[in-house]
Amino acid sequence: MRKKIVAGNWKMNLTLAQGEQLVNDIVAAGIQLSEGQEVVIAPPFPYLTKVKQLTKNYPGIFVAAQNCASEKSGAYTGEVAADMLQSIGVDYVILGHSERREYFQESNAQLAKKIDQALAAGIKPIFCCGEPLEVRKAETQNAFVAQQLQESLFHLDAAALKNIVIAYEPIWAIGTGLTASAQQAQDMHAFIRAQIAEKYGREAALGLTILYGGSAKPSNAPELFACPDVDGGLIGGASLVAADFTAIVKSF
Ligand SMILES: O=C(CO)COP(=O)(O)O
Repeated sequence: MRKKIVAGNWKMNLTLAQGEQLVNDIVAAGIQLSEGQEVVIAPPFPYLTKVKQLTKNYPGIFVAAQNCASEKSGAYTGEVAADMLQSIGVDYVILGHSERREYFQESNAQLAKKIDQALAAGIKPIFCCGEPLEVRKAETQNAFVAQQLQESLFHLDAAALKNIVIAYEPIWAIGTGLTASAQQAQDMHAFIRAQIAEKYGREAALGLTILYGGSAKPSNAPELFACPDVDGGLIGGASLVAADFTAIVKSF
């Protein structure tokens, strides 16, 4: 049985006090998680330690960073190494978010290095993939996503792949209010799983957690999560509102 995850990506939002309030409201909601279900909270770097501390007594709640460096250590001013994240108890790291790819020119090759750093540090990558609108319009989204997987993940061996979570985030659906339909999400998730099966075998593919991200909210989460290949969500805007985030978690 593969893990189901609802992850909240706060992006570059909230003060420390607001973040603390949000986490306190989420834990106070008393979410009941079943075996194999996880909640992941991804605050900005300066709040990771605090969020870890606030959630440490809640089994099933984990903490993620939103990025890490592609190098291990050294003269890289402003960067944060995976080993540093590990040393403060971070569990996951979001890598390859479309905003990192677009605004910080992160390439598939650079992301492969970040994936390696995270895995070497014992942190599980949540690897984001997904196509821009023009690719979707041209109906070439499968080839686009397949290339992202090949160039950033397919150098891994089967044992390493077990520590990867994939998040499919169609760029045209992020922060736009446009959600992929449940059918569009299911089709891409099934395609991603088939790509993994082809490379790593059926068992590896069946064990892989694949999240959907892009304007997920309480009203559409139940339908998205009901799709057989959708194993949860990576939530942006709605993760900043405790009531919305907990409602999405409850529709697991
Ligand atoms: O980018 C996302 C999560 O990483 C999705 O953002 P929204 O839920 O705000 O569309």
